[in-house]
Amino acid sequence: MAGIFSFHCLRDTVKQRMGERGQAVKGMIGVVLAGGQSRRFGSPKAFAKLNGTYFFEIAVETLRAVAEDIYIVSHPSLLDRFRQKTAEKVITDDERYRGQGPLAGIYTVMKKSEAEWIFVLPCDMPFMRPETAVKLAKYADEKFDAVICAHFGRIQPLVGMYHRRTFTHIETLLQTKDNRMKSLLDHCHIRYVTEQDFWENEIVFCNVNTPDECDNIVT
Ligand SMILES: Nc1nc2c(ncn2[C@@H]2O[C@H](COP(=O)(O)OP(=O)(O)OP(=O)(O)O)[C@@H](O)[C@H]2O)c(=O)[nH]1
Ligand SMILES: [Mg+2]
Repeated sequence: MAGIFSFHCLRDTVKQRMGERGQAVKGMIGVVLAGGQSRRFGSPKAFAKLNGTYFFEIAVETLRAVAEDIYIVSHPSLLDRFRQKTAEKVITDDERYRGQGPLAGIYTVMKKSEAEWIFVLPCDMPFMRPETAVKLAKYADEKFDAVICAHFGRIQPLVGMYHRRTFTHIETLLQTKDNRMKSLLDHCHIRYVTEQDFWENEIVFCNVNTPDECDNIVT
């Protein structure tokens, strides 16, 4: 991993509603998941920087290409820090499920918003880019409960779109303390979007977990 970082059919209607260069898709909101503990990283990953840009800002800019509205979902301990650094909407995980991982973040935003689709991104994929979101958003399709990136054989549950009809099941999982994204995916009818659908540079999906994974990243 260190090496990599050292180098420097709603579907049709969605297509019609969205320019090739990317603009907000009607009924789609964006969520930056930033409520993790960053234990392996040692400091909050959202505030690590790549080339002077905070990681969380990279996710926000990516989502701006497709989302009508954006929420950063974090932890109460980081709220002030976020508010000093961004004018974006920052909320915290629903109290009932706080600490239960990314699923809690998705739940929180679905509860707050009536948007049909929730486009999720983690705050720790610093090579993510708007073009990827635009290409993925074109696969939003009412036939599916979720549309998830699965390039190069790696399913990325935190890079994808969840339809709001998944809300009830997410709530059930959280109530039973089953916090695994896999449990949600197992229950859903999913469109996995792969390199056969659109080609993307593998580095875009690299996520940072430890400081030594990213030589050129400032913490
Ligand atoms: N809103 C929210 N986001 C979370 C939660 N747990 C993890 N995330 C986010 O989900 C993404 C992937 O999480 P991890 O790689 O496990 O990150 P982490 O939990 O901060 O890191 P570790 O403590 O080292 O596991 C990151 O963007 C996290 O910020 C949570 O409970 N709530
Ligand atoms: Mg974690």
